[in-house]
Amino acid sequence: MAPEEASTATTGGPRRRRVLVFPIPYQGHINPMFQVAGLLQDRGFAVTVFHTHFNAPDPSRHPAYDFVPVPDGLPAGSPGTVAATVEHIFAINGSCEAPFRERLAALLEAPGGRDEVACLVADAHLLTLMDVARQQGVPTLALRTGSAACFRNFMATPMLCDKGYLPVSAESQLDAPVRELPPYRVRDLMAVTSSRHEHDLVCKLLARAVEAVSTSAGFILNTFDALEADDLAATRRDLAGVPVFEVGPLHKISPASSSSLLPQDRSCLDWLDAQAPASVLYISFGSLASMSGEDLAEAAWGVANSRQPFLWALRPGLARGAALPDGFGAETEGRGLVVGWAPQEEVLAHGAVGGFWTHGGWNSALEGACGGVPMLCRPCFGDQMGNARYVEHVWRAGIALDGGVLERGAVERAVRRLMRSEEGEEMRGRARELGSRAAEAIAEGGSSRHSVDKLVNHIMSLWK
Ligand SMILES: O=c1ccn([C@@H]2O[C@H](COP(=O)(O)OP(=O)(O)O[C@H]3O[C@H](CO)[C@@H](O)[C@H](O)[C@H]3O)[C@@H](O)[C@H]2O)c(=O)[nH]1
Repeated sequence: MAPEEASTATTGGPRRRRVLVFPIPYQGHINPMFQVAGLLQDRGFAVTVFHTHFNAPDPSRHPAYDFVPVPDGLPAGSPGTVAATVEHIFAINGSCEAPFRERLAALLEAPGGRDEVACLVADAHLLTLMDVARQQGVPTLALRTGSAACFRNFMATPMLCDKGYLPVSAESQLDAPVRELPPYRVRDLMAVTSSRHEHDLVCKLLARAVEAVSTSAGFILNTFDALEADDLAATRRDLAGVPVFEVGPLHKISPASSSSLLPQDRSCLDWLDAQAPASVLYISFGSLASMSGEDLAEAAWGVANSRQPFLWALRPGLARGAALPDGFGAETEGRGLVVGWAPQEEVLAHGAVGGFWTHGGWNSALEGACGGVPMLCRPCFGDQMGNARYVEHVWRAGIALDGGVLERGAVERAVRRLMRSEEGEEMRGRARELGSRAAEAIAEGGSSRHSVDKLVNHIMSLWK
């Protein structure tokens, strides 16, 4: 069946086709899920968003979708540590299982409900909820919001444990190369943790995500062929039988805007309008990462001492209550702006932004690359170390500031190198090249457009 073709029900009338989506409720996961929903809606699907109460999206910002809240019984506030985040993900799966089962059954049993529903697209961290959908006859597709390289790291983790790379028992192991997953070093792996307990939790999380993908009818990735050709080929080989759809960069290809959980301070765009081209360092550490008060002070003084204009999206809670150091505002007056939360995609696409200091979340890395902006990466946890490694060593479009405590002199030198050196200019050139490759991927006839067509055809084939 052609993707755009309306099907006809046995009653003779046109039958509406519907996809269900269920994001895991973190900003870096909600945005790509809404972008996938927007792509599918654009291709004729009605969309129902199942969501937790925790970090619930605002339905009034997406009037075209139906929303089904699923009680989760979880307290408000972000989990602060790796172990707490993983336990939070397990808790979401557990507490949403019964209410999701009930609400999905109600939707399927409503008049025409079962006829309409083609599939559930769920975050790959929601295995329990995907099982619930499959038990009710709804095929599932898994969305992974990280890179293809990161998912290879997920799949390889049991083998890396068998080979003795993990768990790490001595600091000296961290810089050893992982021969089976170049260019990673041990410190770049997902399951490098600070305790045996955390190691076991992370290994369980990764194994569940791999199971969610390998038992699904399809796998959606926010990446594009020219960016990760080898990792995508290896993922396809290792996942034999599960179709893989690389449809990114989603923030560029999807007609849907992202779904910001925090109010964005748009005044920073006016401030950027008044700055010289490629002069501003944009700083943001995403929605989940945290840093100590000491690191925040070192970061601030490093930026101040570099004398580079900057825009800092300093999320409330980033440094658990610690504020910018005294004297920082006076020292940087006239060349810096601090906001709580920025319209990041627009900021990174703004001509005044010449560099991006990021924690290396995958959305940020993609948004930086698409904006043609070189990056300074200070990874905190999870996939961020691997992303920083790729930015520096594979894309050669940035500098990784990883390992150890942050030190103001190192920050100052890295900012100067990124923003005002010949080497930084070369990184900017390579970032712009990546931006051009991304633009080709999403253009008519491009690899990601083609992947979207295949995804739509595949979902239509699941629609009975
Ligand atoms: O001031 C800001 C800061 C961020 N963002 C947006 O928030 C998202 C942040 O996503 P990301 O950069 O991926 O970071 P996290 O929020 O930390 O995302 C989590 O999810 C990602 C995708 O799975 C992982 O790569 C990260 O490691 C994980 O922490 C991006 O779309 C940004 O555009 C804003 O809109 N305004």
